[in-house]
Order: sequence, then C-alpha cells, then structure tokens
Amino acid sequence: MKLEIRNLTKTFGGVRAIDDVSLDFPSGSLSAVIGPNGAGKSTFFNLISGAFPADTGQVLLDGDDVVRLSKTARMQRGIGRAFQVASCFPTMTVAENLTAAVTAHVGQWGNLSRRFPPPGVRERAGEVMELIGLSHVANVEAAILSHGDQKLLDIAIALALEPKVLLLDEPTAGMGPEERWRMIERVRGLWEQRKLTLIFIEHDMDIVFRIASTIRVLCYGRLLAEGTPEEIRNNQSVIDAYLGTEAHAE
Ligand SMILES: Nc1ncnc2c1ncn2[C@@H]1O[C@H](COP(=O)(O)OP(=O)(O)OP(=O)(O)O)[C@@H](O)[C@H]1O
Repeated sequence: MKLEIRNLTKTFGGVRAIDDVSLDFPSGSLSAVIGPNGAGKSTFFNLISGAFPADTGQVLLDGDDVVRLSKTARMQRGIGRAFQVASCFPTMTVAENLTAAVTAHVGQWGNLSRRFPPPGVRERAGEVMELIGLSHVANVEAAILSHGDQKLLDIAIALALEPKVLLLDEPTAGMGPEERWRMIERVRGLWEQRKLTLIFIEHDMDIVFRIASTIRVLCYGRLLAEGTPEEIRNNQSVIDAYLGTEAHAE
C-alpha cells in the first residue's frame, strides 16, 4: 500500500512540530526517518496513525485521504504502529496478548472475556507468533519477557491487525548491540515476507545505513533531506545538523 503525505502541519502552542512536510512512501518500501531530538519524528508518526489530529495537510493511502479519520478507522484501513514503549497487557502471556489482539481485529471484542476465542483466532495468533519468533515464550507473561522480546511482542500485536503500512518507533531502543541486530534482521524479514510499506524511526546510524533503502531527515519539523544511504551520508546539511554532532548517539 502506497502512503503519501501532503503538506502536513502540526503546531503545539508556538512550536511547529511538523511544518509543511510532503513525502512519498511507495508500496513495499523500507524507509528510515531520522533527525535530532525534538525534530518531530514521533509527531510525524502520530499524525499518520491518527493519534493526533493534523492542523492541515493530507495522509493518502493508495490515493484516499484518511487525515480526518480516527485512529481506529486508519488501523482498519491498514496503518499499524508499534511504540517505543511496549503496549501489551503485562499480566497476560504472549499467546493471550496475541489472541486478544486478533480477536479485537476480527471485531469480536465481546468475546475477549470468554474462555475460548472465536474460531480461527488461536491459529492466527500462533502464525504471528511463529512469524516474529516468539513461539518459544508463548506461555510466558509479558511482564517477565526480556526487553527485546517485549518489543517483539509489541510489533507482533501490531502485525496481528494485518497492517499494510507499519510504523516502528525506535524498534531497537534500549537494546544491547547483539540484540539490536537480531531485532533489525527480524524486522527486515517481516518486511520482505509481508511486503509491508515499512517506516521506522531510528537513532542508530549503523542500522539506518545498513537496512533502509530511503532515508528521510527531519529537523525542526521540516524535511531537511531525503535520499539513499549514500546520498544522506554525504549530504552537508545533514552532516551539519545531525550526523556531525553527537545528537544521534544514545
Ligand atoms: N503532545 C505534545 N504537546 C506539546 N508539545 C509536543 C507534544 N508532542 C511533541 N511536542 C513538541 O513537538 C516537537 C517535536 O517533538 P517529537 O517528540 O515529535 O520529536 P522527536 O523527533 O520524536 O524527538 P525524539 O528523538 O527526542 O523522540 C518538540 O518540540 C516537542 O516538545
């Protein structure tokens, strides 16, 4: 699914968090959004997912403007999102969390409190678990998972809703180097397998340069540059505003 952003703007008080940003994300593309702290990256995701209303501009999904739709309606149209901080039910197991997400997705909220999920739901939850590599912890409570597995669960919950466009806000935040690469390889695998239009925010430039085919740089709410890893690495304004500083180091 193709995502096009047209002249998107959002202000908070006097701050232009996103300032007239237009960007195209072709169907099946893998893009990174980078930029210094406070550049507007999370706000950009919030405007796409519908967590915040935009002041002006359009969010087009395969040509249809969804900017006035609610978060839930956008989710139903195919926009999925996983967060910096895991958003699962901590006292439920991995399998239960996914079963709940799939049940909700198939419009069976009323069934959530029942002992047995509706037909097909358990299988679908199992598929997502397999796909993301969490089957070995299916019966473990979310709260006691490792940090990396909690993030994977968060992505799995987003995937249970069968998104076409997936937004990942710092999927590797807080992970050690080894766990980080494992996570990113899994994300790349998902993107390939599901033919997702995937957009991720990331501060680790090694990861960004290694896996993104296109990089978009935000700075003070504006689009500073976009291009291939090679183009961005050599872009003087990006070096001045971001890469040449320590701002991207965690
Ligand atoms: N809910 C909000 N209310 C008021 N101001 C906000 C809100 N959300 C973001 N802002 C402001 O908008 C600007 C952009 O913030 P945003 O969190 O989108 O940046 P970011 O690039 O994601 O930063 P970071 O890399 O630190 O996560 C900042 O000046 C921030 O203070």
